[in-house]
Amino acid sequence: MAYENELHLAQLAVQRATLLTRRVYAAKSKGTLSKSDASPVTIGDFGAQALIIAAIKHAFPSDEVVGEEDADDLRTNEALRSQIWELVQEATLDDAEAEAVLGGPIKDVDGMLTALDAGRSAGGAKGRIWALDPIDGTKGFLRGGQYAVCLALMVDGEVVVGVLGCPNLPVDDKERLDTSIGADQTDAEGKGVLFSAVLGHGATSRPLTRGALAEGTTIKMKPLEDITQATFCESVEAGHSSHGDQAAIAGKLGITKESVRMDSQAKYASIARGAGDLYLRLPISKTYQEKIWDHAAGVVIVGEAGGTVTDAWGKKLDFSIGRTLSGNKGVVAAPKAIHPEVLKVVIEVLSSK
Ligand SMILES: Nc1ncnc2c1ncn2[C@@H]1O[C@H](COP(=O)(O)O)[C@@H](O)[C@H]1OP(=O)(O)O
Ligand SMILES: [Mg+2]
Ligand SMILES: [Mg+2]
Ligand SMILES: [Mg+2]
Repeated sequence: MAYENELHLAQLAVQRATLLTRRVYAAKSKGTLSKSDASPVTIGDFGAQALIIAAIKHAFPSDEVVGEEDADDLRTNEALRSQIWELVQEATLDDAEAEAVLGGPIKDVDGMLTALDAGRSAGGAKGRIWALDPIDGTKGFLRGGQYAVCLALMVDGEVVVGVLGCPNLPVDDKERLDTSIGADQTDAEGKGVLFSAVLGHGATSRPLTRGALAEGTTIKMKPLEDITQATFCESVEAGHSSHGDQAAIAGKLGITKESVRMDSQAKYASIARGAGDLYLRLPISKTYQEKIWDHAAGVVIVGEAGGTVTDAWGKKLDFSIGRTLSGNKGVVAAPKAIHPEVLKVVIEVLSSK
């Protein structure tokens, strides 16, 4: 299969990073800071980014990475830096072979800062570039909802590999859209799913483990004959997508079930495995540009599970422009057969505004 080594590296790197995020998740203090755009970032975000980029740079030294975070705050804040360094050192896979694929532990604090800062690529249409969101849905992470560790490889601007680690999704109860929030999520028992896809080669899911990869199974979107029976997913945060427009679209489609609100790319993962049918993300702001790391992995996973993902006007998401999807507005993800019907209504609702 194409990109077999890249896929394996990405799966193990994401799995190792979830050891760290889970540890932070269970801790009382998550070391939360506020970024310049007022969005939250935690010690988990920094630690996971450092671990994943170190692994990429070990295996593919000349690849670039577009990562959400950087080391600026750590360079000026010693307490924060040593707190994260401790976590990073503790996050090792139980399996020596798997750990060796990732290049083993990061050597020292400098190595951690260098890895974090290697996520500053400007992106673009040429060459091999990884898109990394070390914790997607930080607000979900903080409130005890869903979050995802997201990694994708783009080659010449096209997403060819996507991996999503979803520590709070149920392993077995595949049909259930898990939106529970709070205490029961901190019990990792029975939770934690690793999703992956390679362009042209299908999508799989497997339980997250602490060592070598578990065996994977193919995932497919749910066949949906009657659109009125659809379940649609949307963000928890009303500031991230328009709940009003999404409700109007669902109404026009004759959908009667209430929306399922979930943080992070766990929405893409959930519809890809047949828990839910549609993911609607209609823009709130005229100026917000979606980030490539918030979509790259999810889009290839849904595509390989039998879905179509476009923006709200039906354009393919263009990952080749830079760090943001500046050529697109919103996201509509649906099974291939019904995507045109959904898109028609999305455009009607947007055009009537
Ligand atoms: N105004 C906005 N519109 C759409 N997405 C946003 C907006 N502001 C932040 N985001 C991003 O939405 C993602 C989470 O989506 P969801 O709500 O579906 O879980 C986050 O990565 C978050 O970025 P950030 O990392 O800056 O918080
Ligand atoms: Mg994100
Ligand atoms: Mg993030
Ligand atoms: Mg963020």
